Order: sequence, then C-alpha cells, then structure tokens
Amino acid sequence: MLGAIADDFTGATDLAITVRRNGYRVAVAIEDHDPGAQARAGLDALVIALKTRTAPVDEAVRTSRAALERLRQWGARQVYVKYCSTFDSTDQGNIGPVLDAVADELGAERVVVAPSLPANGRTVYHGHLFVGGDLLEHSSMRHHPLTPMTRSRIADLLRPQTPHAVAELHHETVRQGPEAVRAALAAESARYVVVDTIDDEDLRVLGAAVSDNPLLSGGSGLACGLPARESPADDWQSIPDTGRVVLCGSASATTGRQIATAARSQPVRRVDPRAAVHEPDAEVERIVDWVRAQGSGRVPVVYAAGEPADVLSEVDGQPVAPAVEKVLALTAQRLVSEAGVTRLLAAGGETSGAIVRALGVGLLRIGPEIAPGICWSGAVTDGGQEVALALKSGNFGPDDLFTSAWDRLA
Ligand SMILES: Nc1ncnc2c1ncn2[C@@H]1O[C@H](COP(=O)(O)OP(=O)(O)O)[C@@H](O)[C@H]1O
Ligand SMILES: O=C(O)[C@@H](O)C(=O)COP(=O)(O)O
Repeated sequence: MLGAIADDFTGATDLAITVRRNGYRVAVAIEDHDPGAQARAGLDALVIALKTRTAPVDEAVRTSRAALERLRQWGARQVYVKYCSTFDSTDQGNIGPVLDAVADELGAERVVVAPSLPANGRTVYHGHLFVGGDLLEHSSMRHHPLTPMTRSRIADLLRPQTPHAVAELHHETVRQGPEAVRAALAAESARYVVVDTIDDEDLRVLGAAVSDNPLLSGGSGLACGLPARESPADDWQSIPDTGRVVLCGSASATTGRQIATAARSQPVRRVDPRAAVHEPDAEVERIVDWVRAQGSGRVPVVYAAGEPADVLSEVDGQPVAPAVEKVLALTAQRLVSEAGVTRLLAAGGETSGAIVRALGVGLLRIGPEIAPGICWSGAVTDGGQEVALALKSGNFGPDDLFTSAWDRLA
C-alpha cells in the first residue's frame, strides 16, 4: 500500500484524486481516524489528512511521526509527504523538519522535492517555482495571510528549515529520461534534491526514476508518475440533495474571482471580522439564519475575504484568521445538523480543515472530480449525517466553480 501524509485537508483530496486517476483504490483518513481493517484491506493507497501546514514545528513533527507509524502498521511500503504546490511555509515552517523526521524513520538517503502541479500552473524550472508565468514571489501568494511567499527558489525556502543539504536537478537532465534522473540522484550527496518539472511528462519521468524510493515528497503532481494500475470500479454512491452551501475562508485571488462570479446569480454574505473576533456565536447565528432565509434552489455563498483589502491580521489586538475559521466551522456544523445541508463546498485549506474537524468526519470516500485538484467526497459526520464535501484549495478551480461544481453530483 502507498501511504501518504498531507499537511492540509484540501491537499489530501487533491492528492487522492491524482492517485485514483492512476488506478489506485484510495481514501482519505482524517487525522487519527482508523478506517478499520476491513476498509483498509480494500485500499491500494491511504492519505492521512493533517492540519499541520501552519502548526509549530514540534507539533507538526509529532503529528506526522504518529501518522507515519499508523501507515506503516497498516502496511504502507512507500510513503508520500504532500505539501502545497506553492510550498506554503515560512523560515520557521515545518516542511523541512517533517521531511527530516520521516526520512530518518524510513532510512531514506535521498528525497526528491517536487512541488510542481502543471495542471494548475505550478512548475519548477532551474529550481524556481512558477505560478502560471510568474515567479512564486510575484504571484498572489506574496500576500497570503498565514504564509506569505516572498522567495521563489525552493532550495532557498527549504534550507532554513533543515540542517541537511539541498541540491537541484535541472531540466537538462530530466528531459533525458528516468535512467538519467536515477543516475543523477544516485550521484548526489545532498539529502534533498529539488527536481525541475515543467509538465506531466517530466513528473512521469521523475516518478519512474524514484519508483523504488521509500519516501516521495511533493505537491500532488508527482503522483501522476506513480506506476499505473488497472482502474477500480466506480463505487460512488450519491447523497440526497436537501441543501447546498459554499463556505469560503480562502483569501486567495482565485477564490475572490469565484465569489464575484457567484454573486452575479447567487446570494452572498461576508463574515464580519470584528463580529468573528468579539461575538463569534452571535455571528454564526446570523449567518445560519441568513442561509436558511435563502430558500431552496439557490446556493448561498458565505465568504470572509472577497479582495486583499478585506484581510485584517488583527482586530483590537486579537488575530482574525482563527476567529474566521471558527465562525465558518461552527456555521458548517449548524447547517448540517439543523438546516438539512447535505452538499457543502469549502474553500481554503485551513478553512476546510476547521470545517471537517467541526463536522466530526473521520473518512472521506473520493467521488467525482470537479476540476484539477478538486473533487467531491462522501463523508459521515459524528452525528451520523451523510454529506458530500468538496474541499477546494484556495487557488484552484474555474471562476464559475461555485455554480458549476454541483453538476458533477447529478
Ligand atoms: N478577512 C480576513 N481577515 C483575516 N484572515 C482571514 C480573512 N478571511 C479569511 N482569513 C483567514 O485566512 C486563512 C486562509 O487560509 P486558507 O483557508 O488555507 O485559504 P487560502 O490558503 O486559499 O487563503 C484562514 O485562516 C482564514 O480564516
Ligand atoms: O498543492 C496544492 O496547491 C493544494 O493541494 C493545496 O494544498 C492548497 O492549499 P490551500 O490553498 O491552502 O487550500
């Protein structure tokens, strides 16, 4: 079995659909949930979704180590550490420490670092991460509320996070094919090697070169280079449609466009950051009432940042980001348990993590793909309600996502 550890929940579903496209039967286990021996026996791959992207190093390492231990006990022979395709982290970030811990545990001498996700415009060339045609530092990630990315060379981002050497393997070698890449990696003394990959073919070359490695690391793109298997039967079971909602905590430019597009035909409401900090329960109550008042046939969109100017780091000395996460999470819980919502689209990795935790979901069954990196998944809450969830990475999806995503469940 392939075992994967993802540092956020949208990243986990992003990886799971890529793995499934390669023919693997795959599910996502939320944090320390054990799907049970019977469910595990039917899987070729299991992704453990953690909410560690912005966690302090000690906590991220401890949680990732525990996830690794479970995966190994459950029979994982190869481990994939999934981080963000925009390498979201800071100099105090935990990508390096988590990779160090997992590599030590698995005895991995050389670990490739491959954040590329060409389907969504993330490519690595001469060690630099691009988002579309822009260097990472010139993309909207520069203004991320939690992990502002102000450099683009992956080695420069990783080095402050690890005592191990970080080297680069450039495209000249990658385009010579898997044998050349394998030989170059074997000749390398650095533990970490950032590998240029500018399209899926490069990722397939890299995947073939590292197919025997105990540890793979990257965004979800590298999974397209996993050895292909015969596709499993589609076992998606539809979930009754008694209420839909979109909850956006993402502050990304892409989500901003999706909110603006939805606003042309659907009701939208912004979370008040001041109320989120000072009176979260009352703000949740108002939002739940507003969603209920929209009636059926419309998809209410609740959002927290429509444009960069909406992002406030603090209100009266108190941080806004966790307060917004809490309001959206409690809103999701109330809407599912009391208002008949069975289809919920969450935008933003941190936000999705907070929502899934609040719903008390343990396992995500992977359902229809909506767009590159986004899928529907089926889940049961701790209250026993069945829900279809789409956990959308902030930067993913077409502008009309909030109105078009539902068609995939038809
Ligand atoms: N208006 C706002 N002011 C401050 N923080 C906000 C605001 N709106 C959203 N946030 C926070 O920004 C973070 C966004 O992260 P995330 O959900 O991962 O989405 P993305 O990475 O796409 O921006 C969350 O912690 C969210 O609560
Ligand atoms: O790799 C990616 O880009 C995504 O899978 C992902 O993790 C995005 O994170 P958020 O933008 O915080 O949702």
